[in-house]
Amino acid sequence: MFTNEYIKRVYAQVEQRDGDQPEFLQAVKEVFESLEPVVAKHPEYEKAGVLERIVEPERVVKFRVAWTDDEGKVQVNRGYRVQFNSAIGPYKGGLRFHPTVNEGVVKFLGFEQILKNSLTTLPMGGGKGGSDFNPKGKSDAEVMRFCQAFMTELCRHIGQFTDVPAGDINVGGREIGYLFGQYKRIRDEYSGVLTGKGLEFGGSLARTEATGYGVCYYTQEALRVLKNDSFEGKTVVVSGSGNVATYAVQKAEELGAKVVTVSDSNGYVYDPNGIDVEVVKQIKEVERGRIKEYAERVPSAEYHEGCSGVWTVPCDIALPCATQNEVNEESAKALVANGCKAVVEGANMPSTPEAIAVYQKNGLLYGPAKAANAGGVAVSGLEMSQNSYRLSWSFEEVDAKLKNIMETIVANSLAAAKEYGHEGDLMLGANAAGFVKVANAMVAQGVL
Ligand SMILES: NC(=O)C1=CN([C@@H]2O[C@H](COP(=O)(O)OP(=O)(O)OC[C@H]3O[C@@H](n4cnc5c(N)ncnc54)[C@H](O)[C@@H]3O)[C@@H](O)[C@H]2O)C=CC1
Ligand SMILES: O=C(O)CCC(=O)C(=O)O
Repeated sequence: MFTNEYIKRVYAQVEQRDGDQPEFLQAVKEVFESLEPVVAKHPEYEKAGVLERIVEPERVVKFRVAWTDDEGKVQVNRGYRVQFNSAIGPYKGGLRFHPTVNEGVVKFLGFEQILKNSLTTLPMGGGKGGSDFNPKGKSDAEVMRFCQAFMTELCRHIGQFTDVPAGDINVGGREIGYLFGQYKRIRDEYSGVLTGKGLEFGGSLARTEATGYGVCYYTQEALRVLKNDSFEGKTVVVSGSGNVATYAVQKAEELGAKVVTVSDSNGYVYDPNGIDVEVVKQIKEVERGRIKEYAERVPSAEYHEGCSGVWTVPCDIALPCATQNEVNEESAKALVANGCKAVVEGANMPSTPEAIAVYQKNGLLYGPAKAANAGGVAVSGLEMSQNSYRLSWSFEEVDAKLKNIMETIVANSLAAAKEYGHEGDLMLGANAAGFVKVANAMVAQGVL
């Protein structure tokens, strides 16, 4: 698996300590595989114990979240915040509310976030948090009481200069509003402690669109540089129908592609005429409904049970934008068999290692999550800047900065890939480029 002795030794230690956290092990293994040539070229990283330290969060906070439901019954959930690495800036990363959230999931997301945030070129460390709370079927008042209870504990661990959370799965504008309100009430402080805020209270224009748009800016640039190609005239499959998926559909269509699928955890919609993004927004953002309803409203569309069917639809480009490990080996083979030439990840770690091996073996353009979906946290970083300046930039200004950041990520990834002897490898390049900046900062700051 690994040839470098230092990497082998540290990975064995991670396996021994965190063997019960499969998603975290998966994320660490993928990064370590890319780091072989980097560590070989930089013996100072071993001397400073950088790998041992980077896989160990600086702090993990785990807490009880007790709240009362609409029937007056007491409910108890678990809350988490992993403050993973602050070498290049305050901890930064989203909060996820989903029944599958546990310490290992939050740690995988936090670990990815360290390198992703480094790639943005902005000064942000890595963190992530969340809860096993399931907002599905909960009333608005229940969601508010949950968010208030969650923030009542979290507020003592975060701050604009220490740790700045944002949204992730099931944490959007509504939840960030409730969380921000409770932070302000308890701490009596009006600061940029969260990003993804409403535009009336310190949010940035284009943060809602940023991750999905960023995925498309990244794809467009990688296609241009590596394949002399673009979105124009391409058939695209997208999974998910949440924040990332919706704005990836919108931008891909603006760039001349036809997007033919969206999905949720129950099934997927196939629309040969091209997904009507306004219908998706109405169902998911306004009505908080199921994607099945799309096919009830748009006559050209078909609904199919089972979300993995998305990967059997013929396409040129696939954008997985739902959740981790949603593309397995079988799905990857189906994509290849049906003519797919590029997979670019909107979700965090949506491809299993076996799926990635299929992309690589078949010469697909593969854009890894930590690079391709970095647009969300990049605009969060721009929201922090605007909050500090006490001003707001226009949509066009933020969008232009986002596009520039995504193009820079492609360029920096390709430069690192070349430097470490793997020309054209966007995955190795992203891991190497993201890591080196953090590792150098860790070496410079001493053993912490
Ligand atoms: N919101 C953001 O700014 C960023 C989000 N991400 C990642 O993007 C992914 C999606 O996040 P958001 O769009 O923010 O969440 P969201 O809560 O807005 O949407 C999630 C979507 O995925 C669907 N979904 C969940 N499990 C699924 C499954 N097993 N199969 C198919 N669909 C499923 C849900 O139905 C929903 O449509 C996650 O992996 C998240 O970590 C990454 C970078 C930034
Ligand atoms: O905007 C942020 O701070 C975090 C976004 C996020 O959670 C992610 O990049 O996965």
